[in-house]
Amino acid sequence: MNILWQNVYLRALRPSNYSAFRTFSTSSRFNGPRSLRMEEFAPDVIRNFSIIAHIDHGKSTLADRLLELTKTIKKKETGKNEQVLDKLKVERERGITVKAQTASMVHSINGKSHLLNLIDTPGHVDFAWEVSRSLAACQGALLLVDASQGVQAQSISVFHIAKERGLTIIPVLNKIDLPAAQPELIAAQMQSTFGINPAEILSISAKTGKGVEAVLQAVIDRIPSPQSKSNAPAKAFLFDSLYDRYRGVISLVNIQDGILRKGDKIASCHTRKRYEIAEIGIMYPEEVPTDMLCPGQVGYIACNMKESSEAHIGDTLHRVGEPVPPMPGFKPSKAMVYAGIFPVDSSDFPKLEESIKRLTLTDRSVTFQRESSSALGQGTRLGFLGTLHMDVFRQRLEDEYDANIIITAPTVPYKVLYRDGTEKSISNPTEFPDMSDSTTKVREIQEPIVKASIIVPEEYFGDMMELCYSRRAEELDHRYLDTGSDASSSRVILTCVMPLSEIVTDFFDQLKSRSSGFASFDYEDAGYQKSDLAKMVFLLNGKPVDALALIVHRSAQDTISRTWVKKLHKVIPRQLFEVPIQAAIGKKVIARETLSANRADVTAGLYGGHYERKLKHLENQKEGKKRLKRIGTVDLPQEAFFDILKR
Ligand SMILES: Nc1nc2c(ncn2[C@@H]2O[C@H](COP(=O)(O)OP(=O)(O)OP(=O)(O)O)[C@@H](O)[C@H]2O)c(=O)[nH]1
Repeated sequence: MNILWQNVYLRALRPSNYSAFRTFSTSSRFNGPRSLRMEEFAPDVIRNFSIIAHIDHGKSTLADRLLELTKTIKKKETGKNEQVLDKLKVERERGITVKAQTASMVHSINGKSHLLNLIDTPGHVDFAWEVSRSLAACQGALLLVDASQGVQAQSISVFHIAKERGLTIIPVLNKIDLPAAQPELIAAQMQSTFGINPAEILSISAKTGKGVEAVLQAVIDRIPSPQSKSNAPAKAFLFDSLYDRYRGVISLVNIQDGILRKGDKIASCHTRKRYEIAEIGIMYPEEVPTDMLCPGQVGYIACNMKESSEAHIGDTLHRVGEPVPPMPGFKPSKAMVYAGIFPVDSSDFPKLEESIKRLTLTDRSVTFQRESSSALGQGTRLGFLGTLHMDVFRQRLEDEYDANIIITAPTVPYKVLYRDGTEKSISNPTEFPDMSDSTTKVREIQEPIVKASIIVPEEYFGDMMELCYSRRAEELDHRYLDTGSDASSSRVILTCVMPLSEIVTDFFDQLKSRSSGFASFDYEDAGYQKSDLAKMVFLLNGKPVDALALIVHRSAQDTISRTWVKKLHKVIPRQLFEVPIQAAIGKKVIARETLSANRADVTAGLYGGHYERKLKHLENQKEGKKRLKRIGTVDLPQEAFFDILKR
């Protein structure tokens, strides 16, 4: 077995990649290992770059074309759009990039070989953290804009992340093959939005390959090479990590200075732990071991790290005995949305917990802790970057680990400020204090807010304003992005401040449906603000169901309570007794529905005469119902939870 295939084989055994591998291996598009002498690539022939864009503007397609042009992978045989860097099954199914991938390629121009290190980035608003992490290892970025859709919300946010990092930006207009492409108009838009000189914009079709050669040329001509020194002590920047069941944690690094070789003893500036490099290599695009990594290069290191927490994103690694000052760290990811995950069958909890632990090893931005619910038993509470992230994680659990789970309604992290000056962050509605209690020690509750921007054709502007107002938006402002000939071609950028909790429900769906799919949306953290919130609990037959508790804004409590009790009424099967379904805030019930009893026909089979006998049976049944009602708890089947909690 050659080394590459041995690697691929090991990856195949890795549960987190198992299903991904199955789709992966059928393509057999890798050209196999080339023997690369890393020392031949001095910093001046290295380019570290990223592709940044709004979701679906074609990053992964362009990445594939670049890998094909440089013969890193074989050209695809059929017309099928099969992306190499989008490896996870969920990414293939949904057509989105979730996890940034790294790939190195070699390209010769005028007889000179260049080592190009590409870091593919996700485009969805939830994954901005992955984007800025990827950019930390780059000197330049290709800013890709769809020539038919134009500048969108994430085009702007990723542009700013790249600009702040001082990266050289190469503007690229993609999808010029589309009949709806408007290259001149979009180029003008890029000029007015980003201050980009239209003469610098490359026009390409990542799908057909048209113009892609010029992109490679521009990467080499315009992006500066890394300023790395070979004679300085070795210093590596850890920007991502993977997990391999056999080799442990694999760190992706960018060598800032010096050289690292297999067998070198290294230490982490962050944890101070020491390791020996067992394997070193580059992503080509699969892991290909090399003898060393030289200054400016990007690759991986396997050094027997057991726990993923040891590979601290933003850490600096150095050779033992040659300490270096650590590079400026990296802002840790912040969970924006929390949800409880429970097994459908409570005896599956140990298996579920193990699966979640494994999955979090490949997705470092998920936070995790145990939680238990009287309705759903033992489970976990997880923190995600956003609701799409949560959805993707759930799908990966189901696809890759066969997990059968119930996920609770998402909640954002609230802050409780106490009279004694202390504060607490809560991410679980069950921990929410009862504000109606007069002895409360709570001074105020604060909720997270975000600065949102929406880009939309002018004709939908009114609908968007309405949507924002209905979600408690404040500080609404707008400006024109460009002025087209009619309301469908001139676009407006609308900005506002709104509570994060308002966008974790069905905001995206509403945004898309009210704008016929034309609106794009982005948001950034804007801190916390005081808010009038309350915990809403749902009672079935007088008993609260903890897993259904919600934190709501007082202004929406009536609508929410009515919708939810109706929803519950619809999905809870009728019992042998009457069941009140109530929504309450504190001790006050604010909405109620009654589920009528399912009257079993106890007189069936009693034909003719004997009226008293019939009556006796009915009386007995009434007694039985009373007992049941008194002692019985409502049997809420798992499917009912599914129905209630799916949005
Ligand atoms: N017609 C046309 N379609 C393209 C072109 N480039 C990409 N596409 C299509 O656009 C869709 C999105 O492309 P991707 O490469 O997956 O986009 P992405 O930016 O990687 O998307 P995310 O990873 O989700 O951010 C796919 O259906 C591609 O086939 C192009 O040049 N022309």
